[in-house]
Amino acid sequence: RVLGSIDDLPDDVEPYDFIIAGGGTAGSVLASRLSEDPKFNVLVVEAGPDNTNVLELIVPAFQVNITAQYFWNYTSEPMPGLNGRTLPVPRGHVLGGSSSVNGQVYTRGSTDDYKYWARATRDPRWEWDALWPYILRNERWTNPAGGRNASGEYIPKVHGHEGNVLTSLPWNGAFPHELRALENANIQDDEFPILRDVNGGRPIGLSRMQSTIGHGERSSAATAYLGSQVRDRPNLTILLNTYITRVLQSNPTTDDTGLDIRTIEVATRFGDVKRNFTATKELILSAGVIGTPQILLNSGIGNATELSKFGIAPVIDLPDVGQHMTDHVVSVLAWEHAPHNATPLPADLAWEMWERDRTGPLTERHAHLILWSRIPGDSDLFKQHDDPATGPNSPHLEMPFNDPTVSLLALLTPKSEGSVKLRSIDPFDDPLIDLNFFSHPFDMDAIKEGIRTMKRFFTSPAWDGYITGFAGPDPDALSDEEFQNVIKANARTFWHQVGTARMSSKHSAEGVVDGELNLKGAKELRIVDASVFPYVPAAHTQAPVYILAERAVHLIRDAL
Ligand SMILES: Cc1cc2nc3c(=O)[nH]c(=O)nc-3n(C[C@H](O)[C@H](O)[C@H](O)COP(=O)(O)OP(=O)(O)OC[C@H]3O[C@@H](n4cnc5c(N)ncnc54)[C@H](O)[C@@H]3O)c2cc1C
Repeated sequence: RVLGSIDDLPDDVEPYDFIIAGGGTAGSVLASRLSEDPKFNVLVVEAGPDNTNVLELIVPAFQVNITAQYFWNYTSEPMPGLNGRTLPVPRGHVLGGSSSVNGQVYTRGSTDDYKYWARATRDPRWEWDALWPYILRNERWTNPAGGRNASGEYIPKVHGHEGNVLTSLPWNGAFPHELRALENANIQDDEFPILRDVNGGRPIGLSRMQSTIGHGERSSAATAYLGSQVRDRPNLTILLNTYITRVLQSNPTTDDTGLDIRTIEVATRFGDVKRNFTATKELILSAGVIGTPQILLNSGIGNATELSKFGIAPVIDLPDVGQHMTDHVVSVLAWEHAPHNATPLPADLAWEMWERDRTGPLTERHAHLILWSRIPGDSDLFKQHDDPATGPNSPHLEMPFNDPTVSLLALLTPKSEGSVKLRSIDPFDDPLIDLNFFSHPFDMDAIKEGIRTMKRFFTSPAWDGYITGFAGPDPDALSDEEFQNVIKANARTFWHQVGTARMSSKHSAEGVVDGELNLKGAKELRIVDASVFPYVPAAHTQAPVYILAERAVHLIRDAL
């Protein structure tokens, strides 16, 4: 059942075996999977509203129209690396969390990204091969909207065909200017080969766009895991519009195995109706990369010295809470080009197509191709800096093929780290979010090399008669200072923050959770969301969250 308010929950609620704090991407997976077993009573608490019957959350292209009520509308701290600019930091504030509002790009990252998780935790069960069943379990590959034959554009065996989240290729093939990119990949096969499938573990080359879209609609964690049959389960309660302020000790500690933290304190948003719920088995924190550290810090779990300054009694001294946040910084480039041959369909016709049979341009959100690339190993960049890529299978750069007039270049392997800290002791106060872009010199130098890489891509004969020049910012035409100023003025986030409660090996003094996602110093409290990633993967981050959550379900079941 779905309850719109805490007032709808009777006082004599049955005890819950599992409580999931945050009904976002990971939280929806956990709620769905854990309530598959009717003997477990599951409560999921979500601050945002329901996702159903909201057109903007259903029509893929309407992502740009999603209104503020479905977002946490955070603003970052001013960043010296951006000449004092702040950036909006949106996160999903709705059932399904950020998967209900995101750009729907579906990429898993590289085998090396997961090898890095295994290294960080000293637990080989996080390696790509060991995760393979979980990688497939969340996905249900579908034909493109309208049923276009897309064979040859992907590798069927690397996809899940019986899972939950619907994925697909775009409803129509490449645009004329994108066909040139494919032709170019044949000419520059060494550096920019065609990548048959972005989700095969080595995402380097020119790939087709795969999206979490099925039958012309967005497939989010909420639609895929919390559909009507799951919502109707008598052993699942989904409590919406309810804000978690803190996690609390459930029992005084009687041994040295860790604090017994299974209780959440909740409130109506900005209201004073407060209640506590205690899980009999486990509490799982899935409030995301901002919400999770904020709840922990409000609860006295974090850097004890910092917390004491706010007058918050330290409960567990874990200095890494809220620290080591990594994200993909994006710079905006522009190429001069001849006009496109493709004329967009008029809006009313596009709507008619979508309404009639879920086809047409509204069934997709982005370009049809993405270029993933590595900065050459002999680049001067690596004479000055170690290579932060998680391994040779991880690209350093991503360039989605939107209109080349506004080309985005994302750095996938940043060295800069940001943080989430408390602003005040008021649990409703937005935390201080410091993305801290370009605080490490590698990132600016890597963007510079990345632009040179992209310039090489656009110099082949495949572009003759279309690309007529590079409009910059050009590191080879501007002074260092001029170049940096343009980048600092236009850089933005790719919305892929991770790492504020990162995983590490059980006995390491660093990190926030161990390889089984247990909060260090506590028992029966796990964290399952993007905050536990030790480093941002070379991917859009929702698929890694799904993989993490499916794996976590098994860790939780195995511990029973
Ligand atoms: C605008 C945008 C575009 C993106 N585009 C893409 C893309 O195209 N492809 C891709 O792969 N990734 C994309 N991402 C990133 C991806 O969606 C996220 O990394 C991923 O969904 C995070 O999952 P999560 O479970 O960690 O957190 P979330 O899905 O954000 O879930 C956290 C949940 O906890 C709830 N919550 C937080 N605090 C509290 C509290 N105190 N009390 C109660 N509930 C709380 C939130 O409301 C939310 O529902 C995008 C993200 C954004 C914001």
